[in-house]
Amino acid sequence: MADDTRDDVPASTSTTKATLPKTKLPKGMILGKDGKPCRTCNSLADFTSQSKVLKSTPAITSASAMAAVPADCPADVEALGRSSWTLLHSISATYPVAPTTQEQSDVKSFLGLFGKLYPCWVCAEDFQEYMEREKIKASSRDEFGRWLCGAHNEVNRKLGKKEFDCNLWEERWRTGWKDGRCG
Ligand SMILES: Cc1cc2nc3c(=O)[nH]c(=O)nc-3n(C[C@H](O)[C@H](O)[C@H](O)COP(=O)(O)OP(=O)(O)OC[C@H]3O[C@@H](n4cnc5c(N)ncnc54)[C@H](O)[C@@H]3O)c2cc1C
Repeated sequence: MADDTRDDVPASTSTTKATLPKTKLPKGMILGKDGKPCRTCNSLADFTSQSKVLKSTPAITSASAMAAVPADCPADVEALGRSSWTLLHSISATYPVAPTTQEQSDVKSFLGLFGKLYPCWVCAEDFQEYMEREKIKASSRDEFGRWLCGAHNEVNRKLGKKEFDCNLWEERWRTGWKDGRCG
């Protein structure tokens, strides 16, 4: 039977980076709440270099680790993020222009649960904190689309990425670019 844990890494009951096992880990490596390597919290490159540190015979080279995650492998933090943002922005793109009170409540409940269940726990904690600070705005499609764009930009900033111009959120996620390249 497939095991969802890895035996090559010591388990720990810790939940924070500060109290992780003593094994020498690559800088920035994030473990899961069970103290084992968290694939959905790290890039594939980091995840596989973790196994290099812990196993002297890595199953994958660093060059292949740098490549995109093959489509039929479990998602790393980046593949998971891209798919998740696609889902979230697509929800905003199909969100009603004038939502009912129930629809507004539904989208807030969805994001509340999404934030709790997101498979990268450090991402989830930061996203929950963001939603505490910046309450979800969803009284119209545009308002929700812009709120989500702001939430995504918060992560972009954290990761040192370029901020996205939120005036363009609808072209990116609903109508397609004005130059017609999206058909
Ligand atoms: C809720 C959440 C929290 C996350 N937290 C972390 C984290 O803490 N650490 C971590 O390493 N990764 C995190 N991620 C993943 C991270 O945001 C990226 O998805 C991942 O790094 C891949 O980035 P990317 O450059 O391929 O593009 P992505 O950031 O995934 O963006 C996909 C596409 O969305 C468009 N886009 C970019 N910014 C915006 C915006 N502001 N509004 C609208 N469209 C936009 C662009 O066209 C881009 O190509 C998180 C993902 C989610 C969904």
